[in-house]
Amino acid sequence: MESAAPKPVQIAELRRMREAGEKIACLTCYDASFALVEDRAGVDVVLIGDSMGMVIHGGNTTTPVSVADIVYHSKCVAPFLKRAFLIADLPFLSYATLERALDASQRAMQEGGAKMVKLEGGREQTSIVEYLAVRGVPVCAHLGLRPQFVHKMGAMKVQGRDEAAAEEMLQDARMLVDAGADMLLLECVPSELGKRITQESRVPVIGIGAGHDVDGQILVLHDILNISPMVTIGRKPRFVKNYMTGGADIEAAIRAYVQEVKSGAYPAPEHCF
Ligand SMILES: Nc1nc(=O)c2c([nH]1)NC[C@@H]1CN(c3ccc(C(=O)N[C@@H](CCC(=O)O)C(=O)O)cc3)CN21
Ligand SMILES: CC(C)C(=O)C(=O)O
Ligand SMILES: [Mg+2]
Repeated sequence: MESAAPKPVQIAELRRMREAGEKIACLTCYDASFALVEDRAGVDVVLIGDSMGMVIHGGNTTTPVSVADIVYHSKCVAPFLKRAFLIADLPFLSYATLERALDASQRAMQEGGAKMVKLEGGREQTSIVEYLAVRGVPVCAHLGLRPQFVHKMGAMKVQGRDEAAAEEMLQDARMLVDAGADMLLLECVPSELGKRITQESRVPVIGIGAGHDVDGQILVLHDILNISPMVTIGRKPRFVKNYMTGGADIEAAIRAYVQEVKSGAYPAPEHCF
C-alpha cells in the first residue's frame, strides 16, 4: 500500500521539533534529482545555498552567485519536495538595501518557491529582517562565519572565540529574533557559544560547525558525499563528514546523515570547535 502523502514541514513544525528536542536535519540541494532523494531520505530542511558558487559553478567564493542563480536552482528543486521545507540563500549584495532585499525575496519565493530566505549578518541587518518579516517573508539570519564577508576577512575562521565577540553575537541573535527572524543559523563558532545562543533563543537554531547543542545541523550536500571540489574551498572544514564510507549508495548516505543528526551521533567532538 502507498503510504499517505507526507505533511509538508512548516515553521510551526520546526518550532515544535525544537521544543520537543527533536533534531532538525538540513542539507543543501541544487537540482531535481537530489531534491527527490533528500526528501525521501527524511531531510527536514533543504537549503538552496550560495555555496553553489563553489560546488556547482566551481568558483573560490560565493561572491559571483546572483539572485537569478538562486531562483534557477530553487525552481529545479522546489517542485520535487513533498515534505522538506525550502530555504533560499540571498546572495552577496542582493539585500544591501530594503528594496533589493524585498525584490530578491519576492523572486526567491514567487519564482523559486522558497518558504524562507536566509541572509548573512548581525544587528546591522535588523531593519532588513523587520522589513521582510512584516511583509510575510520568513527570514533565517546567518551568524558566525559569514562567507559573503570573505573579501573583508581574508580567511574563513572560527568566530566568537573571545568573550567580547561571543557576547556581541549573543546580542546580535537576540536583536535579529526581536526584529522578526524565524530561524538562526550559526556557522563555525565554539560549541559553548552555539549552546548559549540556542538556550537563549526563541526560534530554532541550526548549526554548521557550531557544536552539538543546537536544534539542528546543516551541511553542504557535496561534502557529505565526499565529492566537494576542495580546490575551490581550500582545506576541508573541520565540520565536514563523509557519509559515503558505508556503501556506494547515495540515498543511504543521506539517510545515514539524517539518522546521525537525529540521534546526536553527528556532530562528534572532532567536528566541533
Ligand atoms: N563545499 C562547501 N562546504 C561548505 O561548508 C561551504 C562551502 N562549500 N561554500 C560556502 C561556505 C564556505 N564555508 C567554509 C569554508 C571554509 C571553512 C574553513 O576553512 N574553516 C576552518 C576554520 C579554522 C579555524 O578558524 O580554526 C576549519 O578548520 O573548519 C569553513 C567554512 C562553509 N560553506
Ligand atoms: C553552508 C550553508 C549554511 C550555506 O549558507 C550555503 O550552503 O551556502
Ligand atoms: Mg550560504
